Amino acid sequence: MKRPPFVVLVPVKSPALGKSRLQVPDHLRPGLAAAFARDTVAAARRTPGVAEVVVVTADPEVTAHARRHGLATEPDAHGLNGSLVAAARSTRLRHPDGLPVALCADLPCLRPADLAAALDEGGADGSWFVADADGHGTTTYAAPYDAFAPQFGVESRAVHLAAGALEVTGDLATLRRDVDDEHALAAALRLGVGAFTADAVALLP
Ligand SMILES: Nc1nc2c(ncn2[C@@H]2O[C@H](COP(=O)(O)OP(=O)(O)OP(=O)(O)O)[C@@H](O)[C@H]2O)c(=O)[nH]1
Ligand SMILES: C[C@H](OP(=O)(O)O)C(=O)O
Repeated sequence: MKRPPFVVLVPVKSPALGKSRLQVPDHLRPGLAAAFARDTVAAARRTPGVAEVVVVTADPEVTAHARRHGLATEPDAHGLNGSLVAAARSTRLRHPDGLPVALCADLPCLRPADLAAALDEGGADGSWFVADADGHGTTTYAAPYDAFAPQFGVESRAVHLAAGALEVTGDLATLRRDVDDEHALAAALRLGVGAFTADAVALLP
């Protein structure tokens, strides 16, 4: 089946504010949050079928870093879901035949093969999502531009299901393993994290 170019939108909360539930020394948390995002973006960029990765953020340093590395960026003026919708609208101008895919930035063990498998299974015909490893949240949401309405937040798996999105099944372990706390970080380390996260974790006591 012919696939559209996938446009991956990665929302990145300011690392100074993000990953607040992760119990690590305060001065090391921003570095870990930034490393998770960099590993997530690096894996998405290497994924077959991904035409562009766009970082959606309000943080000037994240924006500058992303641009230095050749990534498109979109501002965050409307919070997580609203900014993703706005970013999809802008992206549509560059990729009118594309499919926007929102991908959380806290997937430090993401492997391109898992994202590619999800894109393959989800396809381009309707909205779909991938639940997180705990089964309550969502790591990935996609829909055609006119239907693109991510609802990340509390119990987002149930919310996406109730909205009629298809749940992509399959193991997809590295795409589901978001890292909110230290237990999740340990699980991600067992799966194998990317180089940025490995370096940041090496600084932990
Ligand atoms: N652009 C943008 N991204 C956000 C915002 N809130 C969360 N995110 C991103 O959305 C994804 C999922 O968010 P969470 O898992 O709650 O991450 P978090 O907000 O850093 O973590 P906590 O501080 O523990 O809630 C991560 O990629 C975050 O960076 C926001 O207001 N704007
Ligand atoms: C954004 C949210 O992530 P959590 O904070 O639950 O990991 C979700 O899963 O929709």
